[in-house]
Amino acid sequence: MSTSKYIDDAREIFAANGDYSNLSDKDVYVPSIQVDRTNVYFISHANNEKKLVVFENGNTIGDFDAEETEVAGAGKTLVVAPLTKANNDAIAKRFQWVKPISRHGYKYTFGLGDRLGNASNAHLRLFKGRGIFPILGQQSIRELLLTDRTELDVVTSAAWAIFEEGYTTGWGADGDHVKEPYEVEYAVESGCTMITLDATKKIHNEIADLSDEELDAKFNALDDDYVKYFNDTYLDKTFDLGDGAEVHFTKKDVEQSVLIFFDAVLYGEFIYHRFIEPNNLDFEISMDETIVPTTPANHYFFANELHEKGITPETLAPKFYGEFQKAIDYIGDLDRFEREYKIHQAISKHFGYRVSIHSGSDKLSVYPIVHKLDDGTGWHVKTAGTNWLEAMRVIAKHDPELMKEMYSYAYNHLQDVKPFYVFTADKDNSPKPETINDSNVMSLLSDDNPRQIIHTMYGNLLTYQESFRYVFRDRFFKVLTDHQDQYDDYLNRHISEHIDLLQGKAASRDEVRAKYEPK
Ligand SMILES: O=C(O)[C@@H](O)[C@H](O)[C@H](O)C(=O)CO
Repeated sequence: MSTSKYIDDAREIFAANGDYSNLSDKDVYVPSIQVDRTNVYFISHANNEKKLVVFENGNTIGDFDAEETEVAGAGKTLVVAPLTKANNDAIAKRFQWVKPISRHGYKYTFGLGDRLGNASNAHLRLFKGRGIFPILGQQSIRELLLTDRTELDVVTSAAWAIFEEGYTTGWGADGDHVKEPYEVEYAVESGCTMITLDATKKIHNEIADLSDEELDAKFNALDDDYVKYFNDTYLDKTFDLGDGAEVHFTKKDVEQSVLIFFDAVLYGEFIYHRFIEPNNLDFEISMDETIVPTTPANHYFFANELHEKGITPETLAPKFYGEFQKAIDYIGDLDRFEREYKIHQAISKHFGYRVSIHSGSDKLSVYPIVHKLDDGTGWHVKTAGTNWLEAMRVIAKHDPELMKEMYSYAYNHLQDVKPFYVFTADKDNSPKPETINDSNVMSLLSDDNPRQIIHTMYGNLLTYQESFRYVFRDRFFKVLTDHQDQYDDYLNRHISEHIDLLQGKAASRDEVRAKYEPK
């Protein structure tokens, strides 16, 4: 597109005085238009390519890394620029809402992990006006490792979607499941405003297997001052959480909580003072991927010990009773989940933070309970894989042959991902690749077993090469690019199922499935 056309666009936008309903250049992406005094900014979609267009005073425009520049007269200069990190930094100097901010004070926040870097626009169109703060940039170190992406890729692609959609009410970026100090520092340096510290390495699950005698001996082998402090503080104590909720500590509760979790408390304290406090970040502590469920006593102990150290996280992710496996609904007794979630929520409310629900993708049977129990304390829910699966739905619809090839690879190489994820799907309960055809390929996404196989094998599928060339990746992204509207629609429908239930706009999984599931 010539720069003179963009100059005409900018002048037409300025003259339109906010009514952009009938612009002559249909490549101008209207939600991205920003007018600041006599300066005009927007994203153009000309030739199926996204470019930043800036029409600004010539003496201020120099910080953009321009592909094309034209002096437009009357002191104005036009710049056409690529959607790079440097240009995002420059546009964010004009519009600070482009960069991520803290979740602090928001009651309802939702993690929208986008493993591909092309889902955020659809997410933002859905979240506009919903009253839920989007954590648009959310990838774990594991996801980055498996997809060959960087934290900067994640934060930058989300930040460009924010500008493109004109989403001015704030968003967050979560350095998710970071375990080591260097991983925390990497996430902070990449611009994350939230750190989810995965304390798994400091949570000593093996303690849960000790006999009462072994447990007691190990606890009493601690220094006398610790034994005295913990017994004086917790032993045979009942803590009132209000609204009839309480937590009681037996001898076993005290000894297990200390020996399983206190190391993680001290680690959380170190990370907090080293990274969180100095950078004013949102702090989440996750224990959702440990082996033992987090009992109410464990949770209260962890929260109280942090409280004693003057630390209040923004959110904390217990490991709930039951199973929150990837890409499928909750597995477990919902009545028991409800009883225990109520206590976990009461503990979080008591100490001034919110409960975080990880692996929130597809847990539709749980969300009516979360909504029902919400007393204004709020929640944080994390999703990621379910967005990847909606991309695979586009592939199944528009290139069933590619879908069959990707499923066959995932099916035959499932053992490669076992070190990274816990799931029950196995090949014996999944359709054999040779039985998949154009008429049943879409069913791979509705049957739990192949769904989990396709979900967990995302990294292997995106990076697999033969003869130094990607086998699936390039074809995969071309289909998505050619059918972005379809992808956006699938994402909108699928995440709507989650947030309608969480916000009480629907009462059951069946209701949202009937309303939103693609026919
Ligand atoms: O797959 C991952 O590593 C992440 O999506 C991680 O599980 C995340 O914390 C999550 O719970 C998303 O649902």
